[in-house]
Amino acid sequence: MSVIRVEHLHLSYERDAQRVEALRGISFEVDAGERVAIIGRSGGGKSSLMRVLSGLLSPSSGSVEVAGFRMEADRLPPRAMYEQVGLVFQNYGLVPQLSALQNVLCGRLLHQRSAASLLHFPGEDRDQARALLEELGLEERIHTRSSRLSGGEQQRVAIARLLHQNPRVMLLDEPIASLDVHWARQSIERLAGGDATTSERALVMVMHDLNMARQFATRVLVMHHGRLLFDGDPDQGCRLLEELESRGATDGNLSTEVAPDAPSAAGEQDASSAATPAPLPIDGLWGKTSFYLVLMLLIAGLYIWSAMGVDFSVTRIFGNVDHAANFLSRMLPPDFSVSKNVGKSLLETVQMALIGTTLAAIVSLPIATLAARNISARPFQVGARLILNLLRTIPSIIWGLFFVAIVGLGPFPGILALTFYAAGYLGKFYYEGIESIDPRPLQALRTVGATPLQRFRFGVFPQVLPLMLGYTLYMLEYNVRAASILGVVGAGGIGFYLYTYINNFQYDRAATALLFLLAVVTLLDAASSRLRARLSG
Ligand SMILES: Nc1ncnc2c1ncn2[C@@H]1O[C@H](COP(=O)(O)OP(=O)(O)OP(=O)(O)O)[C@@H](O)[C@H]1O
Repeated sequence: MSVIRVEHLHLSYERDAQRVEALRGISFEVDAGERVAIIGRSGGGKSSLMRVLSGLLSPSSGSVEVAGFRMEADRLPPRAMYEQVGLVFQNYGLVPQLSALQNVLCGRLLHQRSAASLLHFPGEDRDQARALLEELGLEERIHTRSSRLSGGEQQRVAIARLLHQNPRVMLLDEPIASLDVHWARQSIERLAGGDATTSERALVMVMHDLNMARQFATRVLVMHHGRLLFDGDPDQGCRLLEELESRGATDGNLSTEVAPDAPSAAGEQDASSAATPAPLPIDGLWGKTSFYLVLMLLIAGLYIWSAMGVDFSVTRIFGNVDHAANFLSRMLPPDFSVSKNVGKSLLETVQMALIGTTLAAIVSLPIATLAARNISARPFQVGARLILNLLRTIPSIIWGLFFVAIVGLGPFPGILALTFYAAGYLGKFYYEGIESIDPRPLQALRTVGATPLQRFRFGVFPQVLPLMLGYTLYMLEYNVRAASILGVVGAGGIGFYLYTYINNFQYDRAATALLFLLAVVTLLDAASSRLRARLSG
């Protein structure tokens, strides 16, 4: 019984405004119990085929059916398909910040429907995942972060995740490339589920090592330049590829061997040549001295124009050094008699910054999630970015005035002001962090049938958490300074004293307030850089 049916499959990519034909009229079927190796030279279309079979890419044309699910153009398959179909990625697709065990547990996300499963996995699942890791020789690495595992260990974790998922059709993109012969054999035998003649599982494996293909496959497909050249006996297929490699084959000398259902190559471009980018209009200028000279003159002109526009004058600074000395001398020595008042208000400033920053983090996280291009839909992105821009555009002091008008004087309006102002910045930092994460673990989570919320919890959040904590600590430090200004409009904190002392020309007292502030900012800076180092280590 066929579990995979592919007919006249074509797939093309858009690259640099050009079309790259990666698959050109592929047709084949795979029955339950078969172990099929896909072999071929680099760029032949093997990974592209796996992506279509696993539903990560939809076919440009042709028909593809896997485990009874039909792949539709421009539509992702239903999550339920991943009860039947699973994939081990060429790059493993592990979440680097999760342990080996957590990565394996992700294999059964499709079956975890409760909200509690976002926090912890059921005990039975944990036992099963642990047993799989032990079987694959990883008992010592169960709780090790996957980013700290060797390539071969990561590959075995990815295999254990697929085994935990336990689908009927297993798609494996170079599943044993980093394994020694012992673990390669163990893994393939375990994946196949015992005797190849009795197992109902179908294995489709991309393989570069022809010895492995001969050893483990019951059938071989040879792909070349997006076409299926051969489908049959492993030894014969491997010999054909060896011959191609020794000849340094081209499309021309292979045209007679093209599978009968492959469309004519006439009018089609070779995938590699089609992808050559068009030259930019300035390409010919790079490297020419005159070009760099003109560029530098233009940049210098831009700076001169800007400096003239803002009345920038170095002589005005150095010509009035005595004024600066006079100003500073009025601050010295600082008047520490005000330490008690200043210390109390400084504590209030820190409390305001702590609560304001925490609230800002809570408010901005969902907005940032909606704003991130890689995980959110376009209309949400536009709306969320607009909100964050608005929050950032209004200076903290205006937010302070606004909330003093609503809730009266004191630190409370200051906290609200910091929350709104900092949410605008944190939201931007967070969504930029989310956009910079590795997309491959998210794709892997898609192929275990994870919901968008599960993908966020297990794929996005662990990756972005160290960055987010770093930004939040930076914002806390910044907010201590911002909170010191809010006192000017009666919104609490040390700013009240700072403003009063300066207004009364009591610069020595203002100097005490500034020294206290400096001490707190320095302490926060030291603490946050230690924490950041621990998180990223
Ligand atoms: N995302 C993409 N965008 C544009 N072109 C792509 C993309 N992915 C693959 N291609 C192109 O499609 C063709 C087939 O690539 P594919 O990765 O499927 O080959 P492969 O046989 O798996 O190669 P390898 O053995 O090196 O992994 C190549 O020309 C490649 O450059």
